[in-house]
Amino acid sequence: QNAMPSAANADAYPSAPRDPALKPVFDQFGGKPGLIALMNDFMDNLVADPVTRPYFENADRNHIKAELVDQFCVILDGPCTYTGKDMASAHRGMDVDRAAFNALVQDLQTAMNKHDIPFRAQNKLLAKLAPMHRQIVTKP
Ligand code: HEM
Repeated sequence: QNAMPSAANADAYPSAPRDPALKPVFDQFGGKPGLIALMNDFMDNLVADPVTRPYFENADRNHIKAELVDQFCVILDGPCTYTGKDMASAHRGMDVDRAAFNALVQDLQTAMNKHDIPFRAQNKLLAKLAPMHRQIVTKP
């Protein structure tokens, strides 16, 4: 019978490679510094994207980035607290449609790829963001 690798024998064989997928998702994003770096590129993408630019060009982008870092940190089970608005209040009256929502998700994926976030970790985040369209998309 084959012994399953455990944390204990991983310590006994420190040179054995650890499967990166076994790291907590928050760590796969590089922890809080990783999220801060990710959000900088995400916001650059949102401003460069003609579909999302109109929403963000006159917004307080530094504030949004800081809130996103805390929100994603919480979503990824990191040691943070999100004190921003709920998603319905934050996006009320903005007339976000499905195309804008999808464009934002793509801009996030582009940023995650640039930061070499493993796909399985990316998908865990995206799966938690996807249902938020119910609070955010208000324009048919
Ligand atoms: C899953 C998708 C989304 C998430 C998780 C998200 C998250 C957030 C968060 C955390 C904030 C800050 C709330 C606060 O200030 O307390 C925010 C604000 C904002 N979001 Fe989103 N958002 C999403 C989709 C979108 C989309 C699709 C658009 C437009 C294309 C958008 C445009 C904005 C804008 C313009 C603000 C700033 C509002 C203000 O200045 O008060 N968001 N969002």
